[in-house]
Amino acid sequence: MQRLAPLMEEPMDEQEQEDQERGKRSTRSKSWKKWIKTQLQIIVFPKKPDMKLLLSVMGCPLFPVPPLSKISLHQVSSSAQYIIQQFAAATGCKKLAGEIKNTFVTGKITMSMVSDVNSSPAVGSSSSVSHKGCFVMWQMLPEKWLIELVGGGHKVAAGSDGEITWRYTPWLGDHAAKGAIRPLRRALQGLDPLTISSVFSSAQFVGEKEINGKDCFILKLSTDQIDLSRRSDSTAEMIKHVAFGYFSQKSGLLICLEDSSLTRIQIPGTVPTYWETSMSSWMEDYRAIEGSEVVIAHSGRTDVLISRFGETLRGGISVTRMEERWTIDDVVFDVPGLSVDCFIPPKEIKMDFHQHDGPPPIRVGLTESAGRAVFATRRIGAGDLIHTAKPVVACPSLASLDSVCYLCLKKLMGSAKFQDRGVSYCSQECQENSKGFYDVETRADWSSFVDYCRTYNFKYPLMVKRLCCMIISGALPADCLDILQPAALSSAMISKIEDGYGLLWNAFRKANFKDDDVAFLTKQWYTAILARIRINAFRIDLVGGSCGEDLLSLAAASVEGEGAVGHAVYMLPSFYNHDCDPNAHIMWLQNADARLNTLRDVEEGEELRICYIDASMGYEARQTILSQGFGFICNCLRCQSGD
Ligand SMILES: C[S@@+](CC[C@H](N)C(=O)[O-])C[C@H]1O[C@@H](n2cnc3c(N)ncnc32)[C@H](O)[C@@H]1O
Repeated sequence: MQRLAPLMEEPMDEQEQEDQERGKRSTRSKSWKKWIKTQLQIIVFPKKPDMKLLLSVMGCPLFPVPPLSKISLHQVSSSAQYIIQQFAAATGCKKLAGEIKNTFVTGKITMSMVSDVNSSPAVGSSSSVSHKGCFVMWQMLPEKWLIELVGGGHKVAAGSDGEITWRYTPWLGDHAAKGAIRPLRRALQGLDPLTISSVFSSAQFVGEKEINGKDCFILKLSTDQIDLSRRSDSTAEMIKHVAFGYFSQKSGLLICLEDSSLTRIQIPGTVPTYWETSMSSWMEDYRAIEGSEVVIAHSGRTDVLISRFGETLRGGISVTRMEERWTIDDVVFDVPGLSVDCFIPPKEIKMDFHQHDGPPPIRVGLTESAGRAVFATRRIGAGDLIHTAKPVVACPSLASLDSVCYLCLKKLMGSAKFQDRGVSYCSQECQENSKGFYDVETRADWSSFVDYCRTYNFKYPLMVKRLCCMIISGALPADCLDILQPAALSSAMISKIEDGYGLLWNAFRKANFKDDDVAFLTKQWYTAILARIRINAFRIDLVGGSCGEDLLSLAAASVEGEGAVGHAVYMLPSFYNHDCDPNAHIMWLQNADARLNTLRDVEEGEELRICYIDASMGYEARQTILSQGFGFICNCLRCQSGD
């Protein structure tokens, strides 16, 4: 898949080659490559687990509402338009309207998690380690834009061609944003006065407030109900997303920008949790861009507060705080050669967008006799892709350790290997994304634990070991699999499981991990995780898309399947029930990323089911495996008919 030329880290040889192959895009990449080289030589890129969270939340967020397609900076028929007129005059952006075609911006950032969540954001806060980074941004007005941002050794990107807004993170890949085409929040942070004017001229004037000693007018914007529902799906409902702009009464400038969203997450059969994300930015150092009269904020600070609450959170409200400081280095108008081609989204996103035009056509609901299930929300044609899924955790089998990527389980074809402390990866990206948990893993001696897995031919304890390392590294929360259905375990199984727990616990203890880091690892937690993995893990056979096979793991089978490169647990695919005559199918082409396809036409409202076992087996054999291995009596039509 063709992605944006990513923001690079040294060495660059391979990327440079790619850029050359990309022809047009190479000029663009080279200009900022040079900039990064000269400006950021001081930045080292240690990979920190919290950096993923920082970049996911603060890297490229979108503003809650789209800009007006056409604005007149001369029209004054509301208080908001009056305030925006003052702002346009103060920034000198009226002169830009209709005059400039594009803008190029470079800047630097410093991001950090804030340890004291109660300190006042306006005053500043005590933060943990800071991560430095930089970004480049292109805009072609009004709604084409592109940003590439690197920090802590990770790069993220986002863009919009006016039709699709998309985002790229190394951990989620490329994906399209839901809802209306919205501007990048960064542009609103005092950086792009035209977009600020366009967005806020439809706002509501809601009063006045003093911000940092300056009297300000407050303008409010809210995402409308239609867009909120377009940004929701069957499990995550966006309840509100509002923004406030604080414009100085004296200078006319935008001093502070706040936005806050509330999302309700509920998997059928569980109680809901709520996530509230509030971002506040303070703009500083307003001055004219070099060689122009247009005034922009050249630096500022953004504070983010994420609160999670609901009945499932035993410990009450969980709060995470992070902050970013940014500076703008360069703003250039009308960069020659910047064409609309530069804003074309990655090919796969474009294809998916035109094929499906929105979120996957499924919802998770309750059935009468098989718990939760996945239902089609519209008619889906035979053979169509329903959705793809990335694993929550994937782990190679012991037999495949030398032949597949240690992270994504892609087969290693000899040459393309990236090696790190005894394991191999298919790409530098996989190596980088594994660093967090692998740093944890390599601190301990796993020989006894691995011997135990080998002796009993167990594969799931290896997944739990990886999960533990991911949790300790901060990549996953300890309750990440809690919503999945657990298997009922016999007492004989529990005693075997406890042997494994003892060995795992000892490995961490001997490696002197801090008590706090491994506090989650109780015998109860370990047993509960294995009970969930047992029902929900998929055995991964990379068959290059041979759709005829039944690829769902024999999740409960104790014997390693021949040809399996490893096992993985997913979120959405775990809600698919089994059918001995399924209408859907899960498969893996090259790595642990799963693809769910229909096997025949599926009508709106129909339950989508996959086959957990080899459907060619006879009735008795199927019943035995399903009841002994998976613990249920199959209620599918084929079984009911005795076939
Ligand atoms: C991977 S989970 C599927 C999602 C599950 N229904 C839930 O609520 O999380 C597998 C479990 O779903 C139920 N199930 C799946 N297919 C079934 C079927 N054909 N008949 C009865 N129960 C089924 C069983 O309880 C099984 O252990």
